[in-house]
Amino acid sequence: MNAIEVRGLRKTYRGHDAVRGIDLSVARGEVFALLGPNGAGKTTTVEILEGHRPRSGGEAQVLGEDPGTAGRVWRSRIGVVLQDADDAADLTVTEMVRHVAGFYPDPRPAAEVIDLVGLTEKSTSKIRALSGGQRRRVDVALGIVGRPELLFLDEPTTGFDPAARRQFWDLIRALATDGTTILLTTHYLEEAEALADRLAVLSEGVIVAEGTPATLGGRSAAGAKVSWRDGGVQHTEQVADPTELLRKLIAADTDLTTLTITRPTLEDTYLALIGDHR
Ligand SMILES: Nc1ncnc2c1ncn2[C@@H]1O[C@H](COP(=O)(O)OP(=O)(O)OP(=O)(O)O)[C@@H](O)[C@H]1O
Repeated sequence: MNAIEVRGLRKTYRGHDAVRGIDLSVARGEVFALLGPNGAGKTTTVEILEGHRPRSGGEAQVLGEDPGTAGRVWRSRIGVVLQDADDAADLTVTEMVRHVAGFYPDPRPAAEVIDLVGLTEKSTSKIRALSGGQRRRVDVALGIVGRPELLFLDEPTTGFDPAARRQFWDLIRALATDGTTILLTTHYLEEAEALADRLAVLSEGVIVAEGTPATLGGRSAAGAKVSWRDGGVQHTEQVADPTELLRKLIAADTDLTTLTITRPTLEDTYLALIGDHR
């Protein structure tokens, strides 16, 4: 059974169709990323699946239950990092993590979780004294303290410095290796590429593309752009496979000192997909 199974999911806010009939399957142990511009419906979708918002239509199964009606035992099996977490600012990091750990049957030790998110040095600091990125790390700690089978991460690394982001990626990979299923939303395409087994692009409440980071939107079939400068003239050719062209250039004794071969990045593909659907 899949960790998440969604058919025809819809959400309407006072006449505005925010999610317009999406289908989504996330296998157990998979890291799945939802991409899409501001207002595309990512948070709405994730919060419905977390059981935090009612849906207007469609079917949803999360860990085998309907998130709209599932109870406490189900809730203890999922971990949530909300986009706008409202931290209890007067507690210290350790107090907060211990407090939330108390809601779960088999929590990770607070010190271990704090270490995993790189906040050991701040463990006795009050949350209100932390920087934005450090608070976000507390949010991540609270999401994983209950050893969730399924972890929802809504823009988890907003405000992280580059080193903290890399450390977070290592943490997510370690959780995934341990079998945790992860549904992630992010605006960082390199984050999706680094972490996701599969991803989907949402635009105006519908999924406009789905695939692996390598194949999304026909990326792997998009071919390569081969450029070189020879005798003061710049050449650029778009080819499906550069092998033949390179053979020809070498046979013709072409100066290939400046040769570059580029393929569309995930960001190029994403922007093309979004552009096509706006
Ligand atoms: N509580 C609400 N009441 C009314 N409209 C809402 C509410 N929450 C979201 N919306 C609207 O629904 C649409 C989708 O919003 P949502 O927050 O799901 O987008 P998102 O893809 O998560 O965007 P972002 O990348 O900015 O976080 C937007 O047009 C938003 O204005």
